[in-house]
Amino acid sequence: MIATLLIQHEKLEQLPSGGTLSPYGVHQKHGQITSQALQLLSSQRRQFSNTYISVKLDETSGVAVMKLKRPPVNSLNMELLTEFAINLEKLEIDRGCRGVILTSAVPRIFSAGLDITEMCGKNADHYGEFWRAVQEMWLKLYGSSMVTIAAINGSSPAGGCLMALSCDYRIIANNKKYTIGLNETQLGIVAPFWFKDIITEVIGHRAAERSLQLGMLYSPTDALKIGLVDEVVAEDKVQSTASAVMAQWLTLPDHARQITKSMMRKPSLDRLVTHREADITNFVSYITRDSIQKSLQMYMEMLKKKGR
Ligand SMILES: CCCCC/C=C\C/C=C\C=C\CC(=O)SCCNC(=O)CCNC(=O)[C@H](O)C(C)(C)COP(=O)(O)OP(=O)(O)OC[C@H]1O[C@@H](n2cnc3c(N)ncnc32)[C@H](O)[C@@H]1OP(=O)(O)O
Repeated sequence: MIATLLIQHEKLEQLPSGGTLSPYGVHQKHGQITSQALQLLSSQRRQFSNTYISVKLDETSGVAVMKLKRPPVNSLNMELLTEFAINLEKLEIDRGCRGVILTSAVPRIFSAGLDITEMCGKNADHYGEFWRAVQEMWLKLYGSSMVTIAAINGSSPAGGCLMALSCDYRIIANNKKYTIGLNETQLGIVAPFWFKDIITEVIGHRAAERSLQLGMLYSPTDALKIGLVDEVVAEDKVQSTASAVMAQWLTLPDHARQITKSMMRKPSLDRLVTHREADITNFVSYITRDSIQKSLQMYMEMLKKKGR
């Protein structure tokens, strides 16, 4: 028992931020074994935090709450994406964790999507690396065998919406100011094929086509109407509803649910895995076009003006 706890704890040791997904040994900390064991036995919660992500795992329920914490808008830069993939992988291999609630620590914002500054004025190598990190985040989240619930406590455009769409269930706060959707065309860019695939899977072909062409951002109630989210609840009920839904999902045997999830999601995952390098090459050649760089710069200027 103690040995198992130790291994789990060491799996969950905080990694330096910005690292890569590397195996972390279970034999590193012999000297601390006794105190760690005692600490673990007296506590049902484990927490770890990186620069832009915090995780709290409740060992009794087997549910982790993962929070994005990159003010002002949780835009997804390379470091956040990498931390996200590492933390999710850590939970994935932790036998004590069966479900993850994804939410934001930043008031009024779930995530503003990809950090546009990562896609502007940099070189091709940077864009390639950045896109690989975006793919990795998505492969880990969409491909997770755990139950994943998005507790959307703020606006969630573009890549933020993709994150939510990749979860098993979406609960959004009932606030007209919050919007959610894949608005890429409004930036003058095209949503990649796997963004398109996932929104089509969730809301159906007709709604996805309209939504993507117009780059639509929906209020919570409109998002519910088209099936982009599963539930709209009062702002102060988002987390408790997410916990209640999670508890329901966790009543099912993991094995049956996981194989079913994998059956449903495998074709889309395989499509990206098979075309991963081509997708990176495509992204780099697309994003380095002068016209695209100009569109993104203009969009950033518009955002900055609006903020003043
Ligand atoms: C044919 C082949 C095709 C291949 C195609 C392959 C790939 C295509 C590629 C890309 C796909 C991209 C997906 C994306 O995710 S792009 C990002 C889209 N995101 C958005 O449009 C959101 C923009 N932001 C907002 O709408 C608002 O900021 C928001 C509603 C989130 C919050 O509003 P609020 O009023 O609270 O805050 P602001 O004042 O607007 O912002 C504060 C601060 O943050 C900066 N900022 C906002 N969003 C981003 C962002 N996504 N990236 C970087 N920075 C962002 C904003 O500029 C302000 O900065 P400052 O003025 O304080 O310096």
